Amino acid sequence: MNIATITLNPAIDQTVFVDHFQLNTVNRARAMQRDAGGKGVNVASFLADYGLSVTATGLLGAENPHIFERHFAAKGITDRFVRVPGATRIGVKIVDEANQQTTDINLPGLPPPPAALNTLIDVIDELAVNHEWFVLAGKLPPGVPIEFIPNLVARLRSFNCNVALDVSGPALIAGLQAQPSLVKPNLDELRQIDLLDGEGLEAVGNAARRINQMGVGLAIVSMGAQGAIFSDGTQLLHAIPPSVTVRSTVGAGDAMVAGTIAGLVEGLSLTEIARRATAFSLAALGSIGAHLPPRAELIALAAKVTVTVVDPAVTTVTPVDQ
Ligand SMILES: Nc1ncnc2c1ncn2[C@@H]1O[C@H](COP(=O)(O)OP(=O)(O)OP(=O)(O)O)[C@@H](O)[C@H]1O
Ligand SMILES: O=P(O)(O)OC[C@@]1(O)O[C@H](CO)[C@@H](O)[C@@H]1O
Repeated sequence: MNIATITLNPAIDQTVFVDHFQLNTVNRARAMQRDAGGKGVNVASFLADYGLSVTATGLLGAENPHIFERHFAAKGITDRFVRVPGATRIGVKIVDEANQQTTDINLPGLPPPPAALNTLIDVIDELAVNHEWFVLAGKLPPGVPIEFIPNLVARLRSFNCNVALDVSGPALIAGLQAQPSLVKPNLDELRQIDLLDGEGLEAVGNAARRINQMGVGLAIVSMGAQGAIFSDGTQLLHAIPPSVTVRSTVGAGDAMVAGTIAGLVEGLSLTEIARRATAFSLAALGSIGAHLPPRAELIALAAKVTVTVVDPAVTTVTPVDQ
């Protein structure tokens, strides 16, 4: 099973460690670290650490690709990124471990030349021949129209590829119309697109079901420390994480997408997928940069996840194809 991730707007994550970080004052940082990042790059990293065969593509600035190239080589990820003029953006991540708070400052990124997008489509078409899963994740770069997302999802679906879509705002609204196999919005992202009516698990469950009814096989709504809802149109489950010490929340959602795909590829039940995906997220919370611990540790984390049925009533059945 080959998996490809598409990151149109990767980022070099510059994590600055500032205990007791405060606005409007001088903060003294303890240390700084840079990691190759961006949502699809992170998903690729988690999947590769898990032992799966992964190709990463997207658009990468030709001026500073080395941190990515080293990262891909170290993890055994096949690099099919299209190089574009300029430097890949930095994402500033202020990690306050004393208060267990993470503050993200994401820059807009590079506007790609139109020819680069055409080259990227060619690369993706080529990968579609022998990659069963595609993950399309993260913000669009400036100048790339929203329609790029639904068009790409529809193209990959027409090649019978499974598509996991993790985007937000208008790109998510448009992308849902193309019926990806899997989406993973968080609560804010659901609110932004008016899919969340009210508070509480029932409202989240209803939103997830509505996404299934749009033709999306698996809807996951992540809710930070409250865990995540997994809905496949038949079952509606709540995966509740244990209480853990958080180093950084960066990439927790990406890890959930990776863990879900790992579970789907292995043919696990939805309950076990929910456990596995949450275990990946818990591992991500304990690490700076997208890295997984050995499998035994992941299995131990998965055993600490509680999965409950939110509502057993069946409304729509939309099979998750693999
Ligand atoms: N403080 C926490 N304690 C326990 N588990 C957490 C915590 N924060 C996140 N998680 C786990 O990680 C999963 C994904 O987190 P979250 O909902 O924050 O994703 P996200 O908003 O997509 O994150 P990001 O965009 O930063 O990757 C949650 O569903 C939960 O299982
Ligand atoms: O600006 P986007 O594409 O929405 O998010 C980018 C980003 O915050 O997402 C990853 C964490 O999920 C980071 O590695 C990266 O900096």
